[in-house]
Amino acid sequence: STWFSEVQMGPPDAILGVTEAFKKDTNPKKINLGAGAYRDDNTQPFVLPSVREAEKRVLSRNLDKEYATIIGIPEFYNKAIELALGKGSKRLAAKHNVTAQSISGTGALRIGAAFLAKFWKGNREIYIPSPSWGNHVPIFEHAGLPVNRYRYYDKDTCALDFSGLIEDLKKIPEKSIVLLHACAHNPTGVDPSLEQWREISALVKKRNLYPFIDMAYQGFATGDIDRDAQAVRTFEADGHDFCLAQSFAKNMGLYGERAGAFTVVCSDEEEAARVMSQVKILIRGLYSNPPVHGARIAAEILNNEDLRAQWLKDVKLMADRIIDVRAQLKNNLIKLGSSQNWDHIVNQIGMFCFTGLKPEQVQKLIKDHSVYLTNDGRVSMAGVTSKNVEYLAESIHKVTK
Ligand SMILES: Cc1ncc(COP(=O)(O)O)c(CN[C@](O)(C(=O)O)[C@@H](O)C(=O)O)c1O
Repeated sequence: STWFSEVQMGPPDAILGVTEAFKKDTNPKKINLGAGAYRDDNTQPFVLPSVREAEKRVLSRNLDKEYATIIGIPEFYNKAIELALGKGSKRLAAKHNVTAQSISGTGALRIGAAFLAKFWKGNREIYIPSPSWGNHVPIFEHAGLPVNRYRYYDKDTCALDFSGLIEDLKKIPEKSIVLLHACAHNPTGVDPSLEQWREISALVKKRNLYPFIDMAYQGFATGDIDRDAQAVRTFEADGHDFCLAQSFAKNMGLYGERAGAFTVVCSDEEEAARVMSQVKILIRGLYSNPPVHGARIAAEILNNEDLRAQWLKDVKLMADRIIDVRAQLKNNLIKLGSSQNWDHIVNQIGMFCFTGLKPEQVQKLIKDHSVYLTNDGRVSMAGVTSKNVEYLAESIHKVTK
């Protein structure tokens, strides 16, 4: 036997494996609705004009390639947290935040998982929505935090199971950690209303639960940066201490540049100093320090009014295309005489549509129609265009009528 003869063959990633299968398909009509990466109306990746211009300006400065600090580039991470909490944030003004650049959103979640696994003195479990982003489970379990669920989605209505969510939040043991998606919930595309967020925040406070907010789509849901940050800002206004993971993969299209930020909002500046010291020790042992290029581009945008204005236009353009193609898909299904109710396609928000398709219907879409999506019926709406929406509607109609 060899050193690793016991190592089992693991399954392909439920999300990224879809794209691998899509690439092997030779059908010219194939459609990739798997990974949550934006595509323009010609199914091409989209580098935002604001990002291209920012990159030009960064390169023109002939910067060196020295290490960043353990917590990254200040011009980036200071602006990242300000984008989330807003310029008027009292906790920012009081310096209660510990903010570090991270290796995109996944990295922010992983630093948070490592920190909580080491220092959390409450109930050592994190409760995540059912369903949630597939990668949330390994991120927290690899750090040694057991993962549990709270109800979130109502399969019958394809909408929020608000009463189930509230009931579960009332049952979760005190001092547990609760993971919340700030906007554009993945995979369901279903978000609480502002009123419902207020109720959730009050109950989390009353039940002495600890929020870990994951904001991977700020600006990408409604096209409005501030509107998409409402949940986070409600939690701040209600006085919670909490963790926040931010990703700039989608809203700046910096997927492969891995630009993100991790924040702990602490009780006071003194606690923040102690927490920061421990976060730095964890980062140093995980990957030492983050990549500089993506953060320099994001910093250029966030620190220059003209680029920031262009970026807000770019992110709104992406959000609007998704919202438009949602309506096109629904209308095409209606035109085909579908007997199903497809309202949820337009009521859901952000990158994803949770179609309600069953695994056997998904498998038919893949095998018979070369339409690729994850087995849970999640469709990345970014893969839908004005050119393929009719074929997609026909394919969905055929497997659902
Ligand atoms: C809720 C949520 N949180 C964090 C991330 C992390 O993203 P990143 O590390 O790239 O900043 C994603 C990305 N999820 C996907 O869009 C998706 O679900 O397809 C995809 O990028 C992925 O990695 O799975 C996400 O959907």
